[in-house]
Amino acid sequence: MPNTSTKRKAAVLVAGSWGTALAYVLACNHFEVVMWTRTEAQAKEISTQHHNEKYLPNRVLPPNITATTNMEEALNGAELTLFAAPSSAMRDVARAATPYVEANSIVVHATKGFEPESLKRMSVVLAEELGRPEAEIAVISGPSHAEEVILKLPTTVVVASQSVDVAEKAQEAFMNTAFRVYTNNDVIGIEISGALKNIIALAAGLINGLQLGDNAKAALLTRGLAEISRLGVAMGANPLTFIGLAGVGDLVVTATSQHSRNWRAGYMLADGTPLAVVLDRMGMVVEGVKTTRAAYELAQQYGIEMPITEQLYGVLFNDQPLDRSIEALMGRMKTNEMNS
Ligand SMILES: NC(=O)C1=CN([C@@H]2O[C@H](COP(=O)(O)OP(=O)(O)OC[C@H]3O[C@@H](n4cnc5c(N)ncnc54)[C@H](O)[C@@H]3O)[C@@H](O)[C@H]2O)C=CC1
Ligand SMILES: O=C(CO)COP(=O)(O)O
Repeated sequence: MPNTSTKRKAAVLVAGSWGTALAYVLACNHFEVVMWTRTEAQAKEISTQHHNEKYLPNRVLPPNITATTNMEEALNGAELTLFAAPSSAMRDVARAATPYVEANSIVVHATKGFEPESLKRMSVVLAEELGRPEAEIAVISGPSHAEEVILKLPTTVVVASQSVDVAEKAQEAFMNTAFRVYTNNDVIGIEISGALKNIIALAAGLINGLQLGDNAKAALLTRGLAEISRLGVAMGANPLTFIGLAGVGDLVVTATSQHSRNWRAGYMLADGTPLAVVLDRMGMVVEGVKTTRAAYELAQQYGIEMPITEQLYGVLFNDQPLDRSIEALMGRMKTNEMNS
């Protein structure tokens, strides 16, 4: 059915905390936003009660955000389609959306992770499923906790696409005085920074939980950025991206904020709580866990040293004691800071 409304429409798939916060930004910019969600209960809660209590508690959503479980209804007539699913669900959500995404709709994703088995970046997954050139897909990333975006606290992010036109259209759609959007063309670098900083945020939570001090935390962030950049550059990223908003900016906000689910998961792990229990308690996506496995495998594929990722992998998946990991990191062979 053609959309006869003169209002600009955006579709947001799915209605987790980040999808909802970005839907709010678009709604503030006068879009008619229709979110797609799996459950009727959540669609009804958003459309009629204007809340999404599980994902953004105590926040009222404006009436120009509604939700549906019907993909066609969500996507019909949308000039912008935003994918904000967890990385493990992206392919399924994209596949369900594909028949209904408008040919001229700007496609943006906001997901920070890799596809678990294939280790593909999200824009690759979307291009494959939607049958669009990768160059026409955009990613939005940067230091941006949903809990602050929904309060209109000043936030700056980056939209990257190989197509300047797509990046600028997405920038125009999201930008407002509380939400500043820069463009960039380094999709690989932006996607890799956004995914890998979650590993370091998890480790930062562990360091805080273990009370290892500020020196250790600063070292973790700095050496973490070094290993993120090493893998990113090997995968084709521009090294300068890692000192930008999606690199150091997001690393700092995720590793130092109690809003971060990754930081909180690390903090809980520090007292010996098993990973499965931590994830169950969180009840929201903690991308850093699957990303640690993905980065560990990518580091092997590309022949890159990632000592922090390697130690976290041991802790998360091989029951390696935390003190052994600290010893292993502090006892590494002498090296030059610029080498590895
Ligand atoms: N929350 C935040 O502040 C930010 C999150 N992100 C990224 O956004 C992505 C989504 O995260 P959040 O919204 O925070 O997660 P969330 O845990 O708040 O919500 C996840 C949503 O995905 C839905 N979902 C899960 N599996 C699904 C499936 N198979 N099919 C359909 N829907 C499914 C859930 O029902 C829920 O609505 C992640 O990659 C995260 O790293 C990026 C920037 C900020
Ligand atoms: O990416 C984020 C902030 O930029 C959110 O991080 P968490 O998923 O750890 O909450």
